[in-house]
Amino acid sequence: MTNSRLAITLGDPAGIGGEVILKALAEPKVYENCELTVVGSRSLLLETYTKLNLVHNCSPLADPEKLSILDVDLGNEYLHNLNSSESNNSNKITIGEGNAASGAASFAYMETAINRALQGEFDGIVTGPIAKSAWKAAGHHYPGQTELLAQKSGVEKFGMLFVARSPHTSWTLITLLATTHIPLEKVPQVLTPELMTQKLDLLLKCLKQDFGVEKPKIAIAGLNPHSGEGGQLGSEEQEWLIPWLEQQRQKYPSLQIDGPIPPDTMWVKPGQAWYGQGNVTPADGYLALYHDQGLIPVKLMAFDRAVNTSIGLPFVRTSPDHGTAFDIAGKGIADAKSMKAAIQLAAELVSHRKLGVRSKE
Ligand SMILES: NC(=O)C1=CN([C@@H]2O[C@H](COP(=O)(O)OP(=O)(O)OC[C@H]3O[C@@H](n4cnc5c(N)ncnc54)[C@H](O)[C@@H]3O)[C@@H](O)[C@H]2O)C=CC1
Ligand SMILES: NCC(=O)COP(=O)(O)O
Repeated sequence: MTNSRLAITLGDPAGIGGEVILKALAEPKVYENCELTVVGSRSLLLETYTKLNLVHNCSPLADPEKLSILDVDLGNEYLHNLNSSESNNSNKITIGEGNAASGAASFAYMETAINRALQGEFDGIVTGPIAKSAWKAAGHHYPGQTELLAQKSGVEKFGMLFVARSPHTSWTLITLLATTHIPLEKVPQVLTPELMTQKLDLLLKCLKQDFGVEKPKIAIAGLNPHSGEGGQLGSEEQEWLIPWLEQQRQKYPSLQIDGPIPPDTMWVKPGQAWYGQGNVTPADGYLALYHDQGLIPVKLMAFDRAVNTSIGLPFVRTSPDHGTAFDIAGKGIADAKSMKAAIQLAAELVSHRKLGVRSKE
């Protein structure tokens, strides 16, 4: 592996970002061959370290004094408000409560890391979890970090992909979402043959470039129950999804493209491959049509270790699959496995992009 220069953003300072970062970085093997910079707040990391050590006897934790930390200046007005006894709650960071102050901070950490990655200072960014509602409260209107990363990078074709390596079999579940953070009622309008072509092409490129799979088997879900049951339970499959799939099979004759697979049974084979049951041949990549269709199975199998990656960007981006977990913030009980996996995957992807990846075919 080559040396990877990674930024790790702290995420929402009211959430579990600091805790999972300190837990992950307590294990040197997690960041072998990495030059790491934590982008966020030194004082918050020191506070988290002291509190978790003293109050919760929570170890092992990396000592923030020994980490490379890029302290992001949040501006005088904000600091004044943070320290002022007169400040109202929305101007104060309170552990366990996402608000305008925590949203402004996590947004500033992200902007700093993205700008520096675009300037070539980092090969990749591992992002701590943020709360979209806190960004909104701070006046930043993005559906999530993915869209901010894409906008700042000037890319229009990008995707949200989840990668999880089974601890039982070492098989890797790779799932791309065709649509992400939109209301369920908008999904049928947003899904189009053009969008699906864009997502499939991104998935194929990623499987080749990042995972060395030249001729993948792809599984694509239907939208409706039983994939529409011939039009009886929904029309999208008959109207455009089945014809679009036929076009893709003609465009990529050497690939196996299965679909539309009834969404309820699509996850049976990956489940068996994950747990090592039976002799199944799962797909190399799964394309789910909307957020929960893909993320319910991913999180059922792998909530503790799946990694969210943004594909289509000019640099690597990974993130744990979990959120800010405000309900357990500051309690010392957050599981850092997904953050560890996110750091390790980022280093691996940087290495593949710099040195090339060995083909699996
Ligand atoms: N990558 C990111 O930035 C993500 C951010 N979010 C944001 O997080 C906020 C909270 O979202 P939720 O849906 O509640 O999801 P969540 O993942 O924060 O929490 C769901 C449940 O899982 C538990 N949990 C989460 N991470 C854990 C960990 N590392 N160890 C032990 N338990 C853990 C929580 O305590 C909670 O009970 C939202 O504002 C959402 O937008 C959600 C997912 C990803
Ligand atoms: N459900 C995934 C998620 O919320 C992560 O979104 P993003 O902040 O990485 O765009």
